[in-house]
Amino acid sequence: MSAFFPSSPGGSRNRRLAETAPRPAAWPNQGDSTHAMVINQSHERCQALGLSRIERPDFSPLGRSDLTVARDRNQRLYSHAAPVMEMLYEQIVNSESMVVLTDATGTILHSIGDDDFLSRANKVALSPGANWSEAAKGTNAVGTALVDEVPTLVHADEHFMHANHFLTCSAAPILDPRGNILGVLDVSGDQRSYHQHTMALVKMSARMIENHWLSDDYRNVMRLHFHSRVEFIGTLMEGILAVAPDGKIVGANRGALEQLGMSGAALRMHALPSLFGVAMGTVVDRFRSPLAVPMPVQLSDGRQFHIQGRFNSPVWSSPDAPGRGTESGSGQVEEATVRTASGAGPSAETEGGADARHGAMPAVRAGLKQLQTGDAQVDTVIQKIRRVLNRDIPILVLGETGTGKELLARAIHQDSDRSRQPFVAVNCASIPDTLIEAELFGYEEGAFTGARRKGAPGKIVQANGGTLFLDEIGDMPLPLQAHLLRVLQERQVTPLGSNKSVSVDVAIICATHRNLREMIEAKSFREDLYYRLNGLAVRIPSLRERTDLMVLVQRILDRQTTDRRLSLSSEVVKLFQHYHWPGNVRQLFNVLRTAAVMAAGESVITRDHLSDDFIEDALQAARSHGEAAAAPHAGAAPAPMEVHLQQAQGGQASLGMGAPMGVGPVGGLPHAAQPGGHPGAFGTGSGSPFVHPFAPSAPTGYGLPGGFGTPAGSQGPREAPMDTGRSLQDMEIEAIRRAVEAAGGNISEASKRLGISRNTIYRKLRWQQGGTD
Ligand SMILES: Nc1ncnc2c1ncn2[C@@H]1O[C@H](COP(=O)(O)OP(=O)(O)OP(=O)(O)O)[C@@H](O)[C@H]1O
Repeated sequence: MSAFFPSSPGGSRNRRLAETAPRPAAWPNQGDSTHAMVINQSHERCQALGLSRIERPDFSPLGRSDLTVARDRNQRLYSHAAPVMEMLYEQIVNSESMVVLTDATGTILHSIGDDDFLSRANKVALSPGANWSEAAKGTNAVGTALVDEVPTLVHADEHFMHANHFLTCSAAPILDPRGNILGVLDVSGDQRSYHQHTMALVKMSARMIENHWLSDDYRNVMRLHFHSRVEFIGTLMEGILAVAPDGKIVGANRGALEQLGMSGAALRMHALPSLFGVAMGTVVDRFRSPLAVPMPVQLSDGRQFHIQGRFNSPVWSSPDAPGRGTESGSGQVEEATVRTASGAGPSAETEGGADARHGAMPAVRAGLKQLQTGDAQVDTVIQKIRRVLNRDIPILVLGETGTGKELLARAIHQDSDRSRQPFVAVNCASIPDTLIEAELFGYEEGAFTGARRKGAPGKIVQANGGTLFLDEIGDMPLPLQAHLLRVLQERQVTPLGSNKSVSVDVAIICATHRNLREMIEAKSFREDLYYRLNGLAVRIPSLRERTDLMVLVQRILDRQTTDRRLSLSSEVVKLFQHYHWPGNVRQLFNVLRTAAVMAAGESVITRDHLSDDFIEDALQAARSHGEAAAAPHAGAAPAPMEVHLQQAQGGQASLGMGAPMGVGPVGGLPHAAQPGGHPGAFGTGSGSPFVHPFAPSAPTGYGLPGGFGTPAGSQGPREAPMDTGRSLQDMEIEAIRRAVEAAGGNISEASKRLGISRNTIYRKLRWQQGGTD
């Protein structure tokens, strides 16, 4: 008996192996009794199935149309696997081998390999359409990995059938976040060119596919990336948990199960507090800022981990959106992985250009349509954007903080031809000046101290083929503006410390809350860059200008609970309508999210579910606008009033019962213009000018050359003086100051109340004090 199978109970069954030549020293898994056991058990199964070792390979692969059906059925798997397969192949090219992807039954869906090896493999039916389950081909890496559900190496004469002895195969099953097998990734090659690192490469690649799958499945919930060592977050070793809005763990990758030492089922019994001892709200608040550093947490058994939350800008679920886990197409994933020079590298964001090539199902997206909630100004913005979509015209999005500039940028990307390529967002305000350059343009290994040793490609290169969103462009330091302009003109990036340029093709969307024209006059923003970035400028109205407050409210509420439909009491409706919402939709979202949690089990949100400081502010706002409707005392039970909303696209809010509360029908007065609303004249028609005390520089807003939304270059009136005599920035800063004071100087508390990040507060206050941003 071969020493290779010490514990084999079936001595005669391994006779043939014993008869083979002695193993070379570099023989894989030499002396590994577990491996020997795996192979033995597989051979036993083959014997039990009555397979013959000298059986000719099954040359009856699926017919062309059956293969097409199998591929269609596994389109999503392929779309995630394709870029990873290409990257894996790049690692093994010219090594007489091939990369194989099978479905969960072992049927080969796709393969990439060296031509001459492919033709040898073809002779043993190692080609698309053939089934490599154990039952069909005896012991082999794919079939045995499917049975044992673990990565499996089958080398040379460990294959049951003689015909396959020339092969060395390393296969890893690909699992979905619930632990179901989706398929197998395999590298097969000539056994003489066996390399000990191949298995590790295959396992890592399978993990990459699993992680993409998980991020896609759970793109609308928060993902927690974690590891016991902080530096392992972001690597393939990290654990990833998908966490539902109520804190429940709904999915996990393999790294998570391994690190936590739990099964998927056990993990799904947990919520964030029971697992890591932290509340969902704490984690969400912390990781809203893209610069938030990982947070230390502890399991109940004392083991310590570091967690990092990632979530996409909330995407409104469309009535026609597919359910989670369906063949849903592209997801919005915040982080984009570096693509290889050939453009075929893995991208957490894309399902690969390959997807499009192979006729994937059209993706259902959360695009521009989802942002049309009945406000005429927003509709106009979206109509304008649609006209320039895919025309290579840079879009400049203006608007106060929290109005949804990034959400709009993502929607533009989703609706564009680039939607399957990365969307990469860079917030120029939240990255220290010294790092923006490296972050944007990338750097070579050793370009400067403190840089990651290996260098990094930079966000512009990461966005290649897709969309680069430069948020807070007004905060970009002047020297970098010149650098960016050069890149945009030449469409080439040269990483810091390198003398090689990389060609890039990116669609640019920029956003700012600043008045760029004023900045140009003050020589703090380059005019040439301004015109380069401003192909079309659009301004998203502040929440207090919008007529669709109640539609937004209901949409946000609908996302907070699944077991009941939440609505607002009439008293809360009034408070909301009179409030000035300095933090815009972000603040509304935060207020409602907290209220939904406070209203646990109830279906009407009353004043009792709102925080005291918000009520105070809102009442003050109502009083200062002479609103007699100052709410009754909190103790008095308010009459609940359902806010019924037309579900139709763009439907306006209508109140189901009770007196009008300032939410008018289409074309009616916007909420803020109702009695008791903010004073000011509003135009509700497309593009009508409006005057509003909070508008930055209405009607030409934000220094646009010709009124808001007017493309650059057209002549328009210069900015009209504001009727309050104060700039938007002054008012914004005053609101922030008040909030900081009210919070006793606690910036975190103030940021929560305002619904803006701590960074934004620091930045704005610094700016006010004459800092340099
Ligand atoms: N129309 C909308 N519908 C739903 N949610 C929205 C909408 N607009 C904004 N939000 C939500 O408000 C929050 C802020 O949005 P976003 O980050 O896009 O704003 P922003 O203008 O880019 O903010 P900042 O200027 O601070 O970067 C996000 O949680 C976003 O989902």
